Amino acid sequence: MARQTAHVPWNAPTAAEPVTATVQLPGSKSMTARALVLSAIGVGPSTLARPLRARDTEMMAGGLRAMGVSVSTVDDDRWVVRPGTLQGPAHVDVGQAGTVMRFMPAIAALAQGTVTFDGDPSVRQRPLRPLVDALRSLGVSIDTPPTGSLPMTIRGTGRVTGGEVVIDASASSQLVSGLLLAAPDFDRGVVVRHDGPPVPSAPHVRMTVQMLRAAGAGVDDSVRDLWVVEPGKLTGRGWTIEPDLSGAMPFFAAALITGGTVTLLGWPRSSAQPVDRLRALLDEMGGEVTLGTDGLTVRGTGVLHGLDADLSEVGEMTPVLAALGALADSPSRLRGVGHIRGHETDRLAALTRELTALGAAVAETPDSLEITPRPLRGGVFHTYDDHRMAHAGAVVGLAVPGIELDDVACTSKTMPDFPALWSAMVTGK
Ligand SMILES: O=C(O)C1=C[C@@H](OP(=O)(O)O)[C@@H](O)[C@H](O)C1
Ligand SMILES: C=C(OP(=O)(O)O)C(=O)O
Repeated sequence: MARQTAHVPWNAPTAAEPVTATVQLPGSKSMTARALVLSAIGVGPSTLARPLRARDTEMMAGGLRAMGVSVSTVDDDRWVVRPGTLQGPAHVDVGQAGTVMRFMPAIAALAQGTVTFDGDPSVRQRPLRPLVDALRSLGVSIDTPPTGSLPMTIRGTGRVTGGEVVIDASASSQLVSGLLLAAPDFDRGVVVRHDGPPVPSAPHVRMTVQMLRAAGAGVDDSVRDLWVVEPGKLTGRGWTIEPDLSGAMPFFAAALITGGTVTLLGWPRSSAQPVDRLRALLDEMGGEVTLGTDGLTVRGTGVLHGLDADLSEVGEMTPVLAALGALADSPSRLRGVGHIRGHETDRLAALTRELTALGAAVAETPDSLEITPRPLRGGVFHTYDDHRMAHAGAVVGLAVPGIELDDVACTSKTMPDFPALWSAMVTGK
């Protein structure tokens, strides 16, 4: 189903002085999604403290409800999941969420009855076939178009035998996570072997393994590209959702660009998200990242250098890093991110087009961007219905007057309050 909300043009605010702010940002999309799925197949109720309420996670909750799980989201700070017998007929609208499209099919296979899947037009273009083929090889009955993408119908029998499966997950780490998350409920668990070019977004697969273990699953990930999940009942539990590190990226970028300081409140001492990677990247660009009792702080030092880095592990950070690159004092090479051509939009093509239109020199290769900064001018920054393109446009707008996003409403995918939070940070009001 297409997005219901109207497109909202937005003038990106320009920072008149260094941005000094303390921000409270929404919970991690990735942790919220996993906590919902694991809670749905646990024994007994679970709670999610400080979950992300946004389009992607509402879609996940809606899909689970359709299959018979009770998900109460009335309290913003505490969602309650009560597992029920998974059953069809049910329909899962995945919206634009890769997580919903790839985490829910194996859950639907565990349901008794037919579960249909569809989403926004753009999600039909995103890679799904390796997961469909993997589930088929495990005996699940699935109808899709010849492309192996949405719309899809899964005829669940109430159980999945499980066992060994080979998958090429080079297009998206979510293809692996989607098999692992449901596997404790497969009769024989699962042994997943990846065969193909490297799996991107390794920290997200580690998060899957970590959260499965926290819920009581036996998981062996000691061999590269091989994951073993033992069958067994998961226990309901309380999940505490961390603030979203990728969602925090544009806010941290504001500190670097303006020579200011931005502190993200509520950051935990030990995190399931790739904060060390973030520290190394921002450090190379001239920033300073510190973890204190009040949270995670990024300080701009007044210089902004270009970045030459392999971002395959943190591909979703590319749009904001590209925006920083266009404003830096030296060229950037953002490498290893061919897979983000299959994100909400072809992000390499979209970034090239938009930053070039503003005056930067950007060259695209199949899996990288080469950005040579030049003086930028204002203009319309197209967002392609992609929240992270909107973040990139907002970041450029801090330094370049007259940037207008053609649509800021797409940020509702992961942060419905983005425009207000952003303006409050920039203006201090
Ligand atoms: O598992 C997850 O929660 C995610 C994995 C990554 O997907 P890809 O591996 O497709 O990049 C990431 O980009 C996405 O935003 C969230
Ligand atoms: C790639 C992303 O999302 P999805 O979960 O839809 O894959 C993203 O949020 O950058």
